[in-house]
Amino acid sequence: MAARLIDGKAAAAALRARVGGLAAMFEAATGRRAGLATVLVGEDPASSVYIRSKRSATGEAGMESIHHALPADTSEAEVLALVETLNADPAIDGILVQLPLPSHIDAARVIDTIDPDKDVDGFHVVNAGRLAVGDPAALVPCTPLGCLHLLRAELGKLTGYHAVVIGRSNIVGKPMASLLLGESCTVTITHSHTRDLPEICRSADILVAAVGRPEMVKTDWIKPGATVIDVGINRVPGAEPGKTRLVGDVAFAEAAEVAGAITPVPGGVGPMTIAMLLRNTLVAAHRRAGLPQPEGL
Ligand SMILES: Nc1nc(=O)c2c([nH]1)NC[C@@H]1CN(c3ccc(C(=O)N[C@@H](CCC(=O)O)C(=O)O)cc3)C=[N+]21
Repeated sequence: MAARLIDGKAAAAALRARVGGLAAMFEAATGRRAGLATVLVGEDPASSVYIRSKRSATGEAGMESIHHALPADTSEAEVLALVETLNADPAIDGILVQLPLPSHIDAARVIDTIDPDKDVDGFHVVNAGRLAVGDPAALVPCTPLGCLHLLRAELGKLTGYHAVVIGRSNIVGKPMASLLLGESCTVTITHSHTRDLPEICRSADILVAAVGRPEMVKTDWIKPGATVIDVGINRVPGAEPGKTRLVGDVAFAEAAEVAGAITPVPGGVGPMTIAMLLRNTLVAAHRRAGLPQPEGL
């Protein structure tokens, strides 16, 4: 392997420690802890695991974690009513409604009911708009924010690099492209209808893969020395029957022969997503308390 390994787990631990220190200062200044409310509808096993790790990270960082577990048959109106209650609760700084929601609930409607200034996922249209116009009031989606953090740590200033984003979701691809544009990269967004995808990827100094297709990005898609960020979290059949393993959207071993630096899966972007959720919650708490945003977040 020629590429440097970008250690997202270590970067996430460092960020969480910094958030923890600042959360203690927030508590000293305000007499209360920053609070994150999580809402889970139904019992999807993957969602339950993610919520558990988000909640324990929140507690470890010295913030309050308030969880609402609702049965799978909860009506949309009931979820909306809960969100309204959390919006009005002064002890709640951040609201996270775990996705996906059951199909009888309109996720966009739920997200757009969240107070934009408590929308620590950054999924509300108001935050998408703020990000698109470069308004610093934006709460930015955690996964692309985590990717940007890793890229800055690896490359320093990103000005002038050609960044190719594979995937155009509202949660990762589009906000990732906005962030990279904000860093003065030249940005290409690609997707399932893009022609000559391997060739376009090969022109990338920065390649961000967020398509959800296991090991789609191959060696010959990568410019020698490029920085590769793998957002994919795909569960595929493992070596032993009945077992699964986690792979990214990048064929890691072969890509690492060519790339300059690359994130692994697991241990890359995933842990950064959770660290950024804590970061966003603390930022939201400072704004709501009328305190200046702490340095170094
Ligand atoms: N409202 C909402 N906000 C989210 O941010 C959100 C969501 N819904 N629904 C589900 C996805 C998924 N997601 C992950 C977070 C951390 C890891 C993570 O830490 N992954 C570890 C490994 C985890 C494992 O072993 O399964 C890693 O990559 O190293 C992965 C995925 C947040 N999501």
